[in-house]
Order: sequence, then C-alpha cells, then structure tokens
Amino acid sequence: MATGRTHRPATRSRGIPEATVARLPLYLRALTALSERSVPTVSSEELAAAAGVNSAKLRKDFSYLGSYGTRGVGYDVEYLVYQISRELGLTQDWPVVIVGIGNLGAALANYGGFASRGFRVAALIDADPAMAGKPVAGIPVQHTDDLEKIIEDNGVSIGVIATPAGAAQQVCDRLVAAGVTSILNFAPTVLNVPEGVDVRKVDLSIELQILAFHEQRKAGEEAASTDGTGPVTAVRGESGDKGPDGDVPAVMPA
Ligand SMILES: NC(=O)c1ccc[n+]([C@@H]2O[C@H](COP(=O)([O-])OP(=O)(O)OC[C@H]3O[C@@H](n4cnc5c(N)ncnc54)[C@H](O)[C@@H]3O)[C@@H](O)[C@H]2O)c1
Repeated sequence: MATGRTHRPATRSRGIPEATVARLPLYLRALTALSERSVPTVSSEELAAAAGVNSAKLRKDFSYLGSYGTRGVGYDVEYLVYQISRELGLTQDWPVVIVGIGNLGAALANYGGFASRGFRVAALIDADPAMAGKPVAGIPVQHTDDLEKIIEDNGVSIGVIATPAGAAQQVCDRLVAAGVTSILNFAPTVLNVPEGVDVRKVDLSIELQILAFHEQRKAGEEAASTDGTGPVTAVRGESGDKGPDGDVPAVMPA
C-alpha cells in the first residue's frame, strides 16, 4: 500500500527495477547469515528459500547485478555480499538522525542493527526541552532548535521521523530544507516531499491488519470445511509469491 510519495522512477538509473532493489536487502540478510557460517557458495534455490523469494525471480534479480553464478557450483557468497552491499550503497558510512526520542525513537536509537549495516546514528533530536542533554543509547539528545545545524555539521542525508503524526510534516519540511534527501517515516501520516526526496514508511499496525485479514479468512475457510460448505484453499505463506512486485519487505514506499 503506497501511503505517501516517492519521486523515483520504477527503474533506477542503472536499470535495476525498484522491486529488485526492495529484495536486495532480503538476499543480503540471508547471505550474511551464510557468510557468518563460513559457507563459501550457495545455489539459487537454497538462497531463494533462505530469503523467502522465488528462485527464478532471484536469478533475474541477480542478472541485473551482472551476477549469474556458476553452473553446478552456485554463487560465491562473499562476492555476492560485496556486490549487493555496493549496489545498496552500504560500503560507505551513512550518518542518520532520529527525530522524536520517545518510546519508539529511543528503541530505534538502542537498536544495534543499524550500525552493523553501515547506518551510524549521528544525532538524536527532540522538541522536549527537558530531554536536551540526556543520553539515550549513549548519545545526548539535542533540541529541535538546532536541527539545521546538526544536519549540516554531521553531513546527514537520511532522517528518521518518530514524532507524533501531527508534528511529522513540519519535521519533514525542516529536515528537507536542511539537506536531508531520504526519510524513514514511522509516524502514521502521509508526508509530502519535493522532487528528489525519497520517503519510506513503516507501519506495523498495517502489517497486523493484513495478518488479521488472513486470520479471518483462515477461520472462515476452516468453518466452511468442517460444515462441508466449501473447499479449503491454501492461504499464501510468507515465502509465497506476492504478486507482480514480488517479495518485498514490510517497509513501504511512502
Ligand atoms: N510505524 C510503526 O510501526 C509505529 C510503531 C509505534 C509507534 N509509531 C508512531 O511513532 C511515533 C512515536 O511514537 P512513540 O510511542 O515513541 O511516542 P512518544 O510520545 O513516546 O514520543 C514522541 C516524541 O516525539 C517528540 N516530539 C513531539 N513533537 C516533536 C517535534 N515537533 N520535533 C521533535 N520531536 C517531537 C516528543 O517530545 C516525544 O519525545 C508516533 O507517531 C506513533 O504513532 C509507529
């Protein structure tokens, strides 16, 4: 469900479709796990299963990277980790700011997974003067008055918004005016951004609503099968084909 706007074309500059880009982190996660177990090569079927993606789609995705694997051997795990990391821009350090250091912002600041993937939390910003100077995850919270200077001083291009919905657009406008060109929005609202700014939206409650829909359908099918009024049809699992755009993660284009 697209709930905001992104101004990127469906195909990126080097001819890699957005749906492929959205699957690259899934491959990378699976490959990193293999690399940690010192597995040297992997077949497309094994990797597809580990990433929860259809193997034909995986081979097509890797062809955009110029990676075709070796017949009978598969793909070189380390080289693919490097290739995908490079394609995603993860071979460089990305300073990130988090705005809104409440329950969610603090949890995000404390999450170690960003740093290990090249996203360094450069600053934490909140509008509450009582929070200024207080450390969260070892980083002192700074006041929103200094937002523009913080962005400039840290060369930040990625901002995370974890404020209440009512404040999110104004925070977004200030981030963009200060030079931020990519925003990860957790606030339940649609953000309007100018051309050239990417917004991704994460909404766990929408994911839960989709699961609730499937639960309701499963319960209906079970009732129909026990009273003999209808056939039992399979409910799509996590690794199933999710349509033309494919197996995309829970984060949505805004
Ligand atoms: N996307 C998801 O899955 C998901 C999950 C949980 C919460 N949320 C959303 O994340 C947001 C934060 O939730 P929370 O539970 O952490 O709320 P919270 O009330 O604990 O924290 C919000 C923080 O934002 C700060 N703030 C308010 N206005 C601000 C502004 N203009 N600039 C900077 N900081 C400002 C507040 O001082 C507070 O510290 C909410 O919009 C909530 O709906 C989203």
